[in-house]
Amino acid sequence: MITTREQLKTARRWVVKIGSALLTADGRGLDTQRLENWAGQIAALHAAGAQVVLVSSGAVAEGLVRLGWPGRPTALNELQAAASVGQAGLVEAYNRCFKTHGLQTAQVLLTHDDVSNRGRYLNARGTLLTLLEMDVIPIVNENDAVVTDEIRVGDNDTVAALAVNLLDADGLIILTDQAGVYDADPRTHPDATLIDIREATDAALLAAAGERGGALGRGGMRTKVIAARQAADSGATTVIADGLLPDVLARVVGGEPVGTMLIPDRNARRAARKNWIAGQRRVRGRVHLDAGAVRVLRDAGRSLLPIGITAVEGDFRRGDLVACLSDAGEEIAQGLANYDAREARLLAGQSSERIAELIGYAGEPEFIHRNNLVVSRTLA
Ligand SMILES: Nc1ncnc2c1ncn2[C@@H]1O[C@H](COP(=O)(O)OP(=O)(O)O)[C@@H](O)[C@H]1O
Ligand SMILES: N[C@@H](CCC(=O)OP(=O)(O)O)C(=O)O
Repeated sequence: MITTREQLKTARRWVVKIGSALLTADGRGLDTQRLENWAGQIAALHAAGAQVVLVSSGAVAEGLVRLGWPGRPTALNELQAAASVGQAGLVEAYNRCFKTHGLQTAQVLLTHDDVSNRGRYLNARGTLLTLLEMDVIPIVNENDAVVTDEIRVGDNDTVAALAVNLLDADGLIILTDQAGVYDADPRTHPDATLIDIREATDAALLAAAGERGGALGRGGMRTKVIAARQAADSGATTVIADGLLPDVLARVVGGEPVGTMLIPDRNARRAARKNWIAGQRRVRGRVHLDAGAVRVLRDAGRSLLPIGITAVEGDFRRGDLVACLSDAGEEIAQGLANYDAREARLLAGQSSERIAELIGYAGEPEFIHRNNLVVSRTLA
C-alpha cells in the first residue's frame, strides 16, 4: 500500500481521471491542445512501464458544440443525445492524440450495473485487463446514452473510483482545475490553503469540500474526496492535482509534492472486492478439490484451475459465489466462478489447454482467479 510520496514511484497500475472543468477551454467543446498534452504525458508513463486507464469526461460538452446547442439542456433525453454525439468526438480526438505516440485506444462505456452485477463485473474487469496487457489505453466514461436518472453515477470521479476497485489499481490521479483540495473552496475563500497529504477518511476533507461542482463539472470537490475514500477501500492512493501544471502526471508519479495526496488508512488491507466477496452470503454451488489444489490455494495464494476440481455440486452461473471444499469436506475458500455449473462439470479434472475443445469457446484458464478468491480462515 502506498502511503508516502516516495512510494508513489512504485505504483504500476494507474487510473487517471480528467474532468469536464479541464477538458473544455472556453467552457464549450474539447480543448484539443490540452488533450494532446495529456496524451503525451500518459504515453510517457506507459513507456516507463506503467499501465494507465484514462477516465475522461467531455462527451456532453463536445456534443453541445457538434449539435450547435447554446447550453447544457436539462431534459435527460437531450443530455443523452448530446453525450452520444459528443462521445464519438471524444474518442476520435483521443485516438488521434495517442496515435502520434504509437498507442491504440479503446472506448469502454460503463454503467453502475457493470460493476455491481457479478457476471458483468468479471466481464468488465476481464476486458480492461486484456486491453492493458495488449498495451492499449482504455478510455472510460459512463454510458450516458443508456443510463436513466435512477441508475446513473453522474460524475466521473465515482466512475474512476469504480475503475480503481475493478482493476485493483495502485493509484488514482484526479486532474481538475484547482491545485488540489484546499481547506475551503478557493473560489469563495481566496485565502484557503492547499492540503498536502491526509488519510482519505479524514472527516475534515468533506467539510472543506463544498457542495457542488463548477458550471460544467458534475461533482465538485466533494465527489473527488468520496472517490478517494472508495479507492482507499481497495488499498489505492489518490492524488488530486492541477491538470494544467506542466508534466503533472510525471511529477505526481515521481513523488513530487504536487496536489493533495489522500492515502488509505493502515487498516485498509484487504482489497475491496475481497471484502465484497467475503460479505456475500449466497454461495450458489460447491466444488471439491484434490490435495494439490487445496495446497496451492491455501499456501501459495494461487488461482483455482479446472484441473484441481474433482466434483461439482449445485447450479451456479458465471460470476456466482462458489465454495471450494477439500476432500474431507472442509471449506478452503470461496470465490467467483468463471464458468457455470454445466461447464464446470465438463472442465473438472481437465487441463486448461482443453477448455475450448471441451466447452466450445476459449474462456479464462482459471476456474476462479486468485483476485476473486478469498481463502477461508483456518482454526489452527
Ligand atoms: N475544498 C476545496 N478545494 C478545492 N476545490 C474545491 C473545494 N471545494 C469545492 N471546490 C470546487 O470544486 C471544483 C472542481 O470540481 P468540478 O468543477 O466538478 O471539476 P471536474 O470537472 O474537474 O470534476 C473547483 O473548481 C472548486 O470550485
Ligand atoms: N459522462 C459525462 C461527464 C460527467 C462529468 O461531468 O463528470 P465530472 O468531470 O466528474 O464533473 C460526460 O462525458 O459529459
